Amino acid sequence: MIRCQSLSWGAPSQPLTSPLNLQLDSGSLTAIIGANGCGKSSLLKVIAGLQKPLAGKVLLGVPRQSGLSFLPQQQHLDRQFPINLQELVAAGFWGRRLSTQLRAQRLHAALENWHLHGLEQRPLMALSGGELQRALLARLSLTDAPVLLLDEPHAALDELGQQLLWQHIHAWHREGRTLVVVCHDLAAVRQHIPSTLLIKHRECRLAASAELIQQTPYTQVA
Ligand SMILES: Nc1ncnc2c1ncn2[C@@H]1O[C@H](COP(=O)(O)OP(=O)(O)OP(=O)(O)O)[C@@H](O)[C@H]1O
Repeated sequence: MIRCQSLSWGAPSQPLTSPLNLQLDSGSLTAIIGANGCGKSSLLKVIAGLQKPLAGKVLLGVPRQSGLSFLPQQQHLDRQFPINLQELVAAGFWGRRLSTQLRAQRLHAALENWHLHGLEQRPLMALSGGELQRALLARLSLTDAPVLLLDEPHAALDELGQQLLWQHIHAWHREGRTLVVVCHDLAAVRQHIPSTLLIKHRECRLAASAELIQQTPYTQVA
């Protein structure tokens, strides 16, 4: 489903790691972990087609436009943009032909699933960090894309929000979607995500999460 062949990424002439060869099967759930600045988000952007690789290729088993959804870190979002929460979430329907009734039903369900009722008309700039994060996740949930790339989806979420997040990640996985999740919460990765790509000392290693993240303090691994 996602294959990286001799992939290099980073700033021009400054690849962040050795060339990466990686195959993530359809329906797999994989974390990417590593220290700040090692290249996790950039790798997701290269897979998403938002950033050009320096060398090598990414092959996807789905069309990039319709088959892949990317959850960016929320600091990349323009909070001054004059839309409200409901309009942000409904952007998950972009490019899809659905009846007005089905849209309304699915939007209602997404708002409910992410505990966003009552906030529909709130402008983006008036949302808390956790509310905005749940809205971005609700938008993602409306896309129905078979490949989901999530960049630090747990950021800004409180305990309840994190429970919701992991419930949804497991549900998407059970539906057969392919997920790649950048995450700094190594305990959660070990608990919830079966395999992990560790980027460390400019090398990448894919292994079972329980093998890579064995001991406390978990942060030693990265
Ligand atoms: N547009 C850019 N131009 C130049 N350098 C960049 C650009 N974007 C990212 N970088 C650099 O590339 C490196 C990797 O960045 P990236 O955002 O992928 O790291 P990360 O592993 O996701 O880090 P974090 O855990 O802090 O989110 C960093 O040193 C960063 O400063």
